Amino acid sequence: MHVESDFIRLDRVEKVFQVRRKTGFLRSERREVRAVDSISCTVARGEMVGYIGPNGAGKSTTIKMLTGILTPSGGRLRVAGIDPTRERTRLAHRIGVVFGQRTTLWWDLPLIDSYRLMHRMYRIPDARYRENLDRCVELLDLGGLLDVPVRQLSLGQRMRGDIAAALLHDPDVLYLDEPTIGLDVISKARVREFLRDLNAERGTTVLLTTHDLQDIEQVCRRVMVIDHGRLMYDGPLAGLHEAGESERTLVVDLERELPPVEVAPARVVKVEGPRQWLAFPASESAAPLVARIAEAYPLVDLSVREPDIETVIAKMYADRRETSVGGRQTSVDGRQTSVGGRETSADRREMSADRRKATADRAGRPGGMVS
Ligand SMILES: Nc1ncnc2c1ncn2[C@@H]1O[C@H](COP(=O)(O)OP(=O)(O)OP(=O)(O)O)[C@@H](O)[C@H]1O
Repeated sequence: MHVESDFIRLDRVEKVFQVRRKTGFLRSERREVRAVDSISCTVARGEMVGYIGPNGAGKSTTIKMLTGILTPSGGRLRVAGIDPTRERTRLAHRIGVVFGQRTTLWWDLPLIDSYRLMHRMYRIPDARYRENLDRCVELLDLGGLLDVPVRQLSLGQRMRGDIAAALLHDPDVLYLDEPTIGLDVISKARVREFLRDLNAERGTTVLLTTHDLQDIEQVCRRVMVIDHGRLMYDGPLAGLHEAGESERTLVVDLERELPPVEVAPARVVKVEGPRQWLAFPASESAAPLVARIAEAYPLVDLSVREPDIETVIAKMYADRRETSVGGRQTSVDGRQTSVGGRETSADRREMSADRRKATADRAGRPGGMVS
């Protein structure tokens, strides 16, 4: 039996593809692509985890192994206690999958016909099917679309239709691969809100891969970062800032135009009239800086801006590569190093609700660079 904290479990999972590359008119060479390289992690039941990384990092390959579409080349994998490779059909009743760039719906059929087919395919009891369908139709606003052929739906409508299709059989786990790709701001917001509600009401475990870091910020408390098939970071979103040694910005409005403010370790990066921008390490508390500025300068207003997470990740990759070049990088074996960190009430006031949750998680779960 699986335990709840081990709902999804990967032990040194690997996937190696053999590819042929043309090297001449009649010649080609075989090459190995290590898409997933010894990844170990667990996901607890009911967690919402973001799985992010640059193009070709190995995200989709991991998801495909978790669904049983691909067989791992090495390691051990369990989802709800099931081996996806050996019991793919049994697993299919426990999981829902949404690939943002591909639809599982029948292109020429009205949306409702796809759902009817799934009702039969998954042998969903009638009452349960009806209840799940009604709920999805209401929450995903599909009422006016059920009789429309899938090919006539907009991308956002089709995505909502796909999410409903993945949930008709009440899965315990939902994998979403780029669910908001190409959607407009309103459609994205709707999908994110739906996922939060689904998790709160049903306790569905969600694993989300995306290039849109807003998806992670608004949906997930935990994030795993993968690069070249290796797990680089596993922990709360807020910890990424520390791992990437990112900087926050203090924007101060003074009473009048003054020379650059001097409060170490912050440094002025921009001045516009009486407004000054000061960068300081994201791991530092803003409170003492604010107190010192207020004491020494005629302060009118101030705000703290969080760094852009995309930049944080890019910096983390750069740092990691430098470390690797220097020969100090150790092999990935699933061990985690805590990145720690301090926060004050002043910092917390500036955080969004999601960040607050993420930071709270940090106290209870080790998170950080996987070395
Ligand atoms: N069927 C395959 N045969 C050979 N190589 C593959 C196959 N599928 C994926 N790869 C390679 O494995 C690596 C990881 O690919 P994967 O699609 O998992 O990355 P990803 O993180 O999902 O990327 P993206 O964000 O671009 O979707 C890439 O180098 C890719 O070219």
